[in-house]
Amino acid sequence: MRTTILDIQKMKQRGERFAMVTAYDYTAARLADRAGIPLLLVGDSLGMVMLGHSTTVPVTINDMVHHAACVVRGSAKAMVVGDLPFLSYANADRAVDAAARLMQEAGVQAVKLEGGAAVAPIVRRLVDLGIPVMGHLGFTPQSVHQIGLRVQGRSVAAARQLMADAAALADAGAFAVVLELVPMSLAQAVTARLAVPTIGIGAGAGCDGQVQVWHDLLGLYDEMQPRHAKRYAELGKSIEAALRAYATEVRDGGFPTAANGSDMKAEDLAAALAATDGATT
Ligand SMILES: Nc1nc(=O)c2c([nH]1)NC[C@@H]1CN(c3ccc(C(=O)N[C@@H](CCC(=O)O)C(=O)O)cc3)CN21
Ligand SMILES: CC(C)C(=O)C(=O)O
Ligand SMILES: [Mg+2]
Repeated sequence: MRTTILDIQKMKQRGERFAMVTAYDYTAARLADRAGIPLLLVGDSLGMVMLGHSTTVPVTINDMVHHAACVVRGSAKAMVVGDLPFLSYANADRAVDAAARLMQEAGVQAVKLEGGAAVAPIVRRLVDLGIPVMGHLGFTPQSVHQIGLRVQGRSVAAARQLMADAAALADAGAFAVVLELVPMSLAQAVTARLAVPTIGIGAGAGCDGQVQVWHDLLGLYDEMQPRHAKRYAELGKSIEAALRAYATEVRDGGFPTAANGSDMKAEDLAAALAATDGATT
């Protein structure tokens, strides 16, 4: 049985912190599931770390369905949440179509969308149809061209707005809310006042859970080292060293060896060669 929205609600009530990590493919999902991570996010950050775009704006619902299906196939215990990409929830009907694809074609258990009170009616519509919805406030990367890349909600007005947005999402039925690049004390205050769990990224330890991008945690993304991330491994360096060793051994003749292949009987090869070498070509 996968993690349910009830499970994470209980974790909030008991004060148990929980981890979420992004995953974009089958092998990664298997590793995260085996590590006991209860929540996997097929983030539209895949546009940057998997597809090489400079923002999440170009990501399509087809991209999301393709990757989400792989993550669902690779996991058994985690709840898989899929991001609704930019403009796929521009109105409620589009949101239903996009969520339907993620839930029915890819098999995710929940969707996430960015925005506050303005998207609450869309959240309500999805929730009324039986779709678990996660909110996402603070720095909302799909609006990067509008808001820039920075901590959100520092002013009195912006902090009030964030509180109101979080409440609007919870009232609309969102089962959890991501707080991205929100001042730590504000994130803590929102977490204390909100009935549903908050999941922080760059929002401090006062949130109920934390979410991080796979590549940032594992040292696989060298285009930026976001302040909100901690590297638990340097896989990029390990991979590069392994690939160098492989190429060196191929050049030197150290790889492959007899152990890496199978062979046939010498007499059978001789018979085959006698036939072909003897034939006039
Ligand atoms: N690899 C990766 N990690 C992420 O966390 C991430 C993505 N990609 N793509 C989608 C969004 C974009 N995100 C980002 C991208 C950049 C910064 C950044 O440049 N942060 C500044 C600090 C900004 C501030 O504190 O005001 C930094 O210096 O790290 C933050 C979040 C978060 N998400
Ligand atoms: C950074 C997280 C919250 C996200 O939305 C993503 O990976 O797309
Ligand atoms: Mg996202």
